[in-house]
Amino acid sequence: MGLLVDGVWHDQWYDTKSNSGQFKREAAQLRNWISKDGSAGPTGDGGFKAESGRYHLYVSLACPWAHRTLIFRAIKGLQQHISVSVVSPDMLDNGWTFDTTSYSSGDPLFESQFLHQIYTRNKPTYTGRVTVPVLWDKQQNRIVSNESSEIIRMLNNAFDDITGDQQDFYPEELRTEIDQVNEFVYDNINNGVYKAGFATSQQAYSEAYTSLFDALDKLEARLGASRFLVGDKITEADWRLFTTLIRFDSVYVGHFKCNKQTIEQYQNLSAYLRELYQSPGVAETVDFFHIKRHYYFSHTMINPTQVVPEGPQIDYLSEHRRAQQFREAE
Ligand SMILES: N[C@@H](CCC(=O)N[C@@H](CS)C(=O)NCC(=O)O)C(=O)O
Repeated sequence: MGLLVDGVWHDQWYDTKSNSGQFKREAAQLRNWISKDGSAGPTGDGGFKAESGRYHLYVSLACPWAHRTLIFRAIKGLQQHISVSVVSPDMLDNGWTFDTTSYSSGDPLFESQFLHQIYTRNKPTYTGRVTVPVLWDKQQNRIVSNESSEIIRMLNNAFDDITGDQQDFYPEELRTEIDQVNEFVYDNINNGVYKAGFATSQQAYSEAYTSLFDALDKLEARLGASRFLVGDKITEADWRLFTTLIRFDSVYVGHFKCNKQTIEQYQNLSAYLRELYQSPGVAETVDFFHIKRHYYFSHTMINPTQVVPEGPQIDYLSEHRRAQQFREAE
């Protein structure tokens, strides 16, 4: 684990000391947008036109943020149009690596050893953390974006004329509500589990734990009244929650001490999680080996033995009856 300073790799853990033991996530820096015609998006430069075969995603199968982009690539039918490389789940002194002897698919574009070399290829003097996902433009040889929330918005519609897929997970009329749910889920749940797990003071941990489980209780109630987070159709908000929920019982309960209760113990959340998992194309994006291996093996300050747990054994393919439940309620 480390970061680049003026293009030079430094191996260092997150600084929580200056924040009373709290983990603060750094904002992503590379924020350009792919668009249908190459016009500029809300931030960054223009010139990134949606084209088949032009873009490449660097992901970790363990990472919940990168996982969002893989889900959108799958559900929007983009597999043949956007290529992917998977980093090793073992993120140690050199950060994310392309070590093919350690479960990485390698870097077919440049044969790089480390992900930080992709960042310095984009900008030789880059300063900042080296995170996944990274969306790379093979034509201009530069990074489009390293912000997952924006990458999924691009994948949601920029390639629609190429794929013919018109599903919209961020429909105009629901945007305000989706944005509100996203903010709540991000602060308390997506990032909340990290705030609990990376806290280095009892107080910082306890605060994160309390907000996390308060938020899960609220969503449990919400999902008793509504099939999905925003109405009766899946939206972006559901996929953003999904990537945390699917990791919860395997990693966050134990490794991050989010152990008030498991997702399996919530009636609605557990059934909802299954419905999302069983959506076409989604189960193939979930890799519990990479997920468990990454967290338990890489965070040596939390788990110095690097022993990876065998369990839990959960059948995410079992029946959930969400469709019937909400049809009956009509
Ligand atoms: N804002 C980013 C966050 C991505 C992120 O933090 N990824 C983690 C993996 S789960 C990472 O690469 N961490 C490496 C580091 O912080 O050094 C996004 O959502 O795309």
